[in-house]
Amino acid sequence: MPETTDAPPILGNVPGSYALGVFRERHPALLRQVRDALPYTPDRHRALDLLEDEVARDVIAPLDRSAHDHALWDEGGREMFGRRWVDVPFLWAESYFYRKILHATGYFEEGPWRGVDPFGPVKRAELDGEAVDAELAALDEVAALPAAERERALLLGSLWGNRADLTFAVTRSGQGERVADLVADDSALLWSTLRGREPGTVVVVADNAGRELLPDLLLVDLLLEEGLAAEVVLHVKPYPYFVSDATPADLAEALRRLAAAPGEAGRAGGRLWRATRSGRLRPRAHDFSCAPLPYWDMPVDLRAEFDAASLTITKGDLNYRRLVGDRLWPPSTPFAAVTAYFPGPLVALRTLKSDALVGIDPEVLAALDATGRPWRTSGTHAMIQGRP
Ligand SMILES: O=P(O)(O)OC[C@@]1(O)O[C@H](CO)[C@@H](O)[C@@H]1O
Repeated sequence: MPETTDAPPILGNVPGSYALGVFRERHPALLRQVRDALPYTPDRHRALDLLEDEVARDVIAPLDRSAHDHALWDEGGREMFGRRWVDVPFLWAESYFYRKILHATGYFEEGPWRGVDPFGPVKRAELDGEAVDAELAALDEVAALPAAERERALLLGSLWGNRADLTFAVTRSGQGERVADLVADDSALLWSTLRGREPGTVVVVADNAGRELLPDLLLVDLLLEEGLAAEVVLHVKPYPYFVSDATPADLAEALRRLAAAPGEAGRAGGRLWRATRSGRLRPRAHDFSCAPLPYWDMPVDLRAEFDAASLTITKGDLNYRRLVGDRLWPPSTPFAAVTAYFPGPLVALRTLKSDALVGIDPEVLAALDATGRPWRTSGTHAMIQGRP
């Protein structure tokens, strides 16, 4: 755990805050979307009614006794049950909400809905869309760039891929113009860490499926092709989470989409397919990836894995929130100080979609605040932060 822990956790009960909007607007809209996405049977609709009611009454209830993991959530939720969703840590409350969606839709239960991803239809629509065709075709031009520019383009592709987050689409927020100037840019550290040693294992902790995972895979291909990594371990979520988070099934679909594409994208897809087969690209789906916990609470096996890696790259806003404990640190607190507990070199790629923020130069902060725009939460800005 970081030495300074007096930074308060982010809660949803602050009027006008981003987190409050998530509970009041995004979650009810998401429940409607889930209900309409698949031809759910009456039992599932009744379970969704109950969840909708719980959200509307704004009192957190324990997970149903029939849930296989209810004891685990009972333990973590002991101090949360009976309270308002907005009064408990945002990170815990959101994770619990997604766990409850899986319960309501029967994802873990006996019966026909077992293993059916409630967010599958929206993820599939995105992956099959024309926007993806265009993004994959653009790779032909990227491949023709000089090496340094190609590296930068693929890194930025993966970084900005994080804007394609289907939770944002639920309420059509986060569609603003992207601002090319990065709020922080430790990309030099990423390349020097990889080049400063024998190629080792790079761990990539992925975030969203589809339009984020595809450019992540292209970055992985670059690392393997250029000998910057001997192998890549790619963490995805063991089950559906936060609407568009990538699961093993989404990874398989993304690899199929890439491998079937024409041109450079298809060639990269073929290489990644073979790398998966030979074990140089190793998918992982650890339970901790869906835990409502900061990374400083990681279990020993993950700690050992990150410790042995030549570099860990985390993707996305939620992983960033977990890295900094989803707390309101003074924004100038160095990223290296807050993440000192993390075993091994670390780089976080993230578009800003929540209030968690560290490592910002005070002048940059003042200039951004002076714009009067919601730059911290609208996905218009991005950052690369790391520590050796
Ligand atoms: O990790 P991602 O996909 O970049 O972002 C997920 C995310 O935008 O969704 C939440 C809203 O439900 C935010 O609080 C959160 O950080």
